[in-house]
Amino acid sequence: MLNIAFIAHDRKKDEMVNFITAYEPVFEGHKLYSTGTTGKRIMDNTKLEIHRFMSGPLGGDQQIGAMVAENKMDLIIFLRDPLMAQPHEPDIIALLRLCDVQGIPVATNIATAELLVRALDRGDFAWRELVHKYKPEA
Ligand SMILES: O=C(CO)COP(=O)(O)O
Repeated sequence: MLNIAFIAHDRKKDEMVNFITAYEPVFEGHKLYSTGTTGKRIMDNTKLEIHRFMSGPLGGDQQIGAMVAENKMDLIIFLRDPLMAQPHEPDIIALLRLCDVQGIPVATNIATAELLVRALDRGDFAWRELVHKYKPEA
């Protein structure tokens, strides 16, 4: 079981819901997280249970980032809006930086999201189970 996070900016939320709906069986059985509004939209449209953090502008990206910092998040689908300024841009950059620090697979557009979910379905994320198992003591 992996920890997977979904985040979508407002104009990408329909795309996110369509994506999750298409791959719902692949995400079942994993522990799912999201920012506040994204998670609500997904849960309203699927049977998936999602732990919702705060909305992005109120700190949700940072809360997911805290899990990344501890190497607890295994995959992030973050559909960003490249054409709209976000008030919490520093939080977004911080989250992506932490993903690079820990080497966490993160998709920021639907094409990469498709590739990663297919990899997940194929078992290509088994190495993340090992990370959880052999995490050194802090
Ligand atoms: O702003 C976001 C990510 O940066 C998303 O937050 P919401 O899911 O609450 O809309």
